[in-house]
Amino acid sequence: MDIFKVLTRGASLKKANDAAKPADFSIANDKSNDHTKADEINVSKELDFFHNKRIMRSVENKKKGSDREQTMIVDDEKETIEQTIDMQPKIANEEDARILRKSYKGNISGNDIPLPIKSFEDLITRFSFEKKLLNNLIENGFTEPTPIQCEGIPLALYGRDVLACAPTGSGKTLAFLIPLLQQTIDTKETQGLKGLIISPTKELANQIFAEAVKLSQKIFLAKKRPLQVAILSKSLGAKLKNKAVSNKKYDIIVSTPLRLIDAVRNEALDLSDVRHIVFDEADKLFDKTFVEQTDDILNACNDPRLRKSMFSATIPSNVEEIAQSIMTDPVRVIIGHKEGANANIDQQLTFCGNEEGKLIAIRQMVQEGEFKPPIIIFLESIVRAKALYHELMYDGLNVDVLHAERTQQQRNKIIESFKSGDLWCLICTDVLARGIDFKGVNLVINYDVPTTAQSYVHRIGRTGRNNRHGKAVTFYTKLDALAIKPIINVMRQSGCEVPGWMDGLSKLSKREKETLKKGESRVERKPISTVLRVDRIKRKRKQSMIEASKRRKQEEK
Ligand SMILES: Nc1ncnc2c1ncn2[C@@H]1O[C@H](COP(=O)(O)OP(=O)(O)OP(=O)(O)O)[C@@H](O)[C@H]1O
Repeated sequence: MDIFKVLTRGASLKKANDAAKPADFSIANDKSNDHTKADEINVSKELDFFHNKRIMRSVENKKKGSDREQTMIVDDEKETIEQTIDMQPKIANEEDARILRKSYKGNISGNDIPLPIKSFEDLITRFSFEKKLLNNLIENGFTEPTPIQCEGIPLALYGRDVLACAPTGSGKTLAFLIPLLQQTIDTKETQGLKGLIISPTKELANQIFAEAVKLSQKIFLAKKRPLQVAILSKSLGAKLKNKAVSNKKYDIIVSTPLRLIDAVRNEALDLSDVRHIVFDEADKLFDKTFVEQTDDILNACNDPRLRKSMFSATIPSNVEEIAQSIMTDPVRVIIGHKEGANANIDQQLTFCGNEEGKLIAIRQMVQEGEFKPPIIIFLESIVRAKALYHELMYDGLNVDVLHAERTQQQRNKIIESFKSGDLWCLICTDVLARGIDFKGVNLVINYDVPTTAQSYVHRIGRTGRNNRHGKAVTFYTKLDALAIKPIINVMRQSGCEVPGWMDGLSKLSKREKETLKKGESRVERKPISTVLRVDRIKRKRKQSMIEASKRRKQEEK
């Protein structure tokens, strides 16, 4: 497979341009489905992050940039005298770096590793960083970098390939977005696609796109052209194909693999100028579901300077092998335990005896006030997700269900209502297990035990994000004796209390490891319901009568 082909080393860092940047700006974005129109965003206020500073000079002490003196001119209408402000980077040497890395359990390996940053201001002192990008960070409340950002941003700015594994909710998105935006600004070419971000799901692609839009406001490239970010939606794909939109219009595109490949095959997009490619949820993109598509994408990006970044909360060793083989002199960044669960999540296991026991457990949680919204419940299949939805809806709970059979419009609407607090409990399949950043989810319930430790880490990672506390409860029955073992190990590794009697239970034999590796631990489960068959029929009849009455009322209106 071509994926194992080693491509040439990534792009070199260039200085930011000092082109005059007008006060007003607009960014045209082609958003997915419900946002198909190009949007104009006008921002009038600019945060004066650098007041009083006229010129900042810093000598980059690091090996790679030690011979460069960097100068950045900052507007200050009142002052006419140029001042030199000596801003020392907070991390000035290997000892500082060692102490910082120890504080966040950072394990960084590779050749010639650059120093981390300790604050976003270090980006100014060490790199010719775009002032407006920094302002956008501050304006959006990002004042201090998270550990993965401390490491990932300078690495990428030095043009290194990066393989990064950091806990769920720890800020990986900005760790790859910030340098990608900066390097797009640095690229001298005025037109053409320079950056690609690949995500396994549309929901996650939408979310990354929204972050990229926030951070790219007021940023102009050469000839006062605003930096253009787009999500490759169905409609944008069609417009590119019919040449209604130029394929040179966008600087950065966020896409799912298949949609991007379609656009390349239709000659709607040319990836030959792409200089940076980011694989978010890299282990998913390099597993058997996506690996061929990912390979096709890499083959279409044939600029020898292509820089590659891979990010995930879980990077199993087989994926790491592939990653190492396609990257050039990568730096490997591990924050905390590799593949460990986020330490802010209180993890629990609940034995439910059998399938009926799971429903009873949920109802008990409701009665005892432990069912505190917002809640996400994960199930292993669409059929089961739908069945649980009907059960809980019948119980009068504020629930909805999201899975691959729902239309994109329905999916977007459900996500919006969950984000806004209108919807309290979201039932879903693994389609929402990765990357989605719902703020303040209180509780994640694994109604069905996930089949891999990785899936478990991502699912429960929908709570406990951005240093908040969260809770995850995993239901299991006798049938889950094997699947529960890797989960017990994750729990123990992340410092959660595991009853002593589970120690023996968690040991995996060689054969069991093989079964799990092949994904053969899935079990046959009884359908979800605590209701007798005769009652179920009555209930179904009642439900269809209610729906018919609703339809009639709607028609009368
Ligand atoms: N420097 C920062 N300061 C404050 N908040 C931040 C910072 N960086 C990221 N965040 C916030 O932290 C939350 C989690 O970030 P993000 O979605 O990037 O996590 P992640 O590591 O990609 O998680 P996952 O593995 O689940 O994809 C987001 O709400 C994001 O806005």
